[in-house]
Amino acid sequence: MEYDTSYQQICSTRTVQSDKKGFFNEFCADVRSACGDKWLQNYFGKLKSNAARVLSIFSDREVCDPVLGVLEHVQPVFKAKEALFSAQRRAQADKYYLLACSTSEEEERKELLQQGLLAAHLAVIRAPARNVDESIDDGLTLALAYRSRSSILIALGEGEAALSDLKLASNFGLELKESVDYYCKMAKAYATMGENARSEISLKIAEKLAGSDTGLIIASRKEIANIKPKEKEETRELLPELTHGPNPELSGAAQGVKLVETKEKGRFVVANGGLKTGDVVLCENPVAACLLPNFFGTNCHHCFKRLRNPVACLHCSGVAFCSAQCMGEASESYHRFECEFMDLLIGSGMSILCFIALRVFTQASSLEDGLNTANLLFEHLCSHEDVRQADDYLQRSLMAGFLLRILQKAQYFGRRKTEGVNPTAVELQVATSLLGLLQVLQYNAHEIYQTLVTDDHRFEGSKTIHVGAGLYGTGSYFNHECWPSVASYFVGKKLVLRTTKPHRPNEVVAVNYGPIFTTMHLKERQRSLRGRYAFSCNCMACQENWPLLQKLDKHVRFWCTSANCVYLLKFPKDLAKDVRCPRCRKNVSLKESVAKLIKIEELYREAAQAMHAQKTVEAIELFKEGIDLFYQIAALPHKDTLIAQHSLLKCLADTGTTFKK
Ligand SMILES: C[S@@+](CC[C@H](N)C(=O)[O-])C[C@H]1O[C@@H](n2cnc3c(N)ncnc32)[C@H](O)[C@@H]1O
Repeated sequence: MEYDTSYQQICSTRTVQSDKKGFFNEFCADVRSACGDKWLQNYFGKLKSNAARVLSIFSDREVCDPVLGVLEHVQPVFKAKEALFSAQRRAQADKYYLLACSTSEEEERKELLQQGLLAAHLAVIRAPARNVDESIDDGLTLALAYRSRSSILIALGEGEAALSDLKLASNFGLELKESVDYYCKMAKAYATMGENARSEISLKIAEKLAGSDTGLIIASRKEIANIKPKEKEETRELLPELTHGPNPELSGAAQGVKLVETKEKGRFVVANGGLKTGDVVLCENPVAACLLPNFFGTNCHHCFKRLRNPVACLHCSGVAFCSAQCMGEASESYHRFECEFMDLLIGSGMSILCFIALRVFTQASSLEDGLNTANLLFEHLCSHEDVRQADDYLQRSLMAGFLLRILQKAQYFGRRKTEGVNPTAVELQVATSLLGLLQVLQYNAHEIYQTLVTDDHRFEGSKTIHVGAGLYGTGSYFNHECWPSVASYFVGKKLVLRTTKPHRPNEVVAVNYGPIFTTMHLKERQRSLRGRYAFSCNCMACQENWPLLQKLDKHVRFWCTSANCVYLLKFPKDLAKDVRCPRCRKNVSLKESVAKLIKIEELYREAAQAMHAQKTVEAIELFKEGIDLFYQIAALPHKDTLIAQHSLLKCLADTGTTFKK
């Protein structure tokens, strides 16, 4: 296989350092100029193992000075809490809330509440944990921020979120359980949820606590009488079941697929028995997944859900969570190590893949567990050591060294005997495994996306938004084709693969790595796949050089209808006459095939109408039927079927994670 090595090098570099800015680039350049070409090519480039490479950067005199010099300076850099700022935002939120309560204009009220809510979010995010800064609010800034936000949420009719904030206010130190105001708030929150019995019980408790001081109770009863419960937003997200149940050998995959291996294509997934269009072949949790830093302010750091009422990390203001549960899970696991280094990691300009490599360790239940997972991944997933250049190895080794230093400083290895950079034996093992992960991730990670839906229509104007990336154990075994045979979408962080065509036994079940034949010419696709994934694609679209979608006419190729013949015939000039098949030399009639094609086109039309009417499930069923029928009589490329398959992907993704702005 011929390689454009400089293009491959550019592609490879991007998988370590995604941002041109950031100090990691400079660090690499400094080390590179210190070590010189000769050492790099004749010594470092010839090292045979990752262990030897990481040992070299820490100990060989040609590089160790600049390496140790930079890593020595690694210090926590993160967005810290600020009680005063939080208290000021809370005061602002309270002001907006009071203004909203005093206006009779509905639009103005809503606008004021929204402004108040934004201020309250900031108050929550920036507030330190209880008693961290006792000079402000007696150390109760966080609890007070949650309490203020709960009032606004009640006024906006968001009872469930308000109850959660009230609970947090109490957890973080406010003595609410004896307070009349607390039970009145709860009563109102329940009322917005249509839970009248609970609302009444809360009022009764408030009455008991209030004794003869009934002012607040009377006002609350009045307010509650005017509350119209909000309709519960139905969740559209659907976790699909694996067709015919789980595969005992491939975790997360369905029975209907198996793993095979060839010399040219490595290991890849094929259909075991036959598969129908729409079958669920994979539904898998990531081994590790990370949110892109651009989404830290809008999505939950833990489950990636769009944030509505963020819950803050108790120590930093750099990330947010959708719930106390997500915050708790992250803080007990990876975030306790990453928290104080988040801005340093972002500032380094490193790619999302490097975040994932670090996460494999920070989320592990123990150091041994992290090492086991990382080593298993390196052993089992492809890393193309054959095409890697000395420069690439150096850059990745330096990144592994930097990530190791973060772990050292975050006390991942407990309290170290020295503050120095020089790694201990076990730390060297971790750096070695990190280097392995950085190689594996380059070829195996998946971008995680959500679908942005407009207020007007679920499909028209919808967009795919990449919010993060993840590494999937079984998902990594799917090979590429320039027109994939499955739709990939996400339910939260779960990767779901569903077929967009029927598969015969042993037919490849292929995903698409980016270059797609409908929008990219053959040469460009081949260059991109060689550069980014180190292989030459030989899929049908490449072999037959299928034209771009916009160049495709109504052309269709029918299968010869005589038994066991696999030859593709053009649309007949005269339907009344038989056609002679050059392969089996039989005269065959294509009348029935043409009649089926008319039926298929009708099914596609009905499916498109269902999409227009936003009836996703109905559209999916119609596309499935039409596409299955198409593959019985004809083969791609066929413009309407390509459009139908793309539309089916959009419908399936609509059952995954979607969000509105
Ligand atoms: C995500 S891995 C897929 C699993 C891989 N085949 C293995 O053995 O581990 C990506 C790598 O698979 C290989 N690959 C993927 N699609 C291919 C194809 N259509 N033909 C040849 N090799 C392919 C390339 O080496 C690519 O870098």
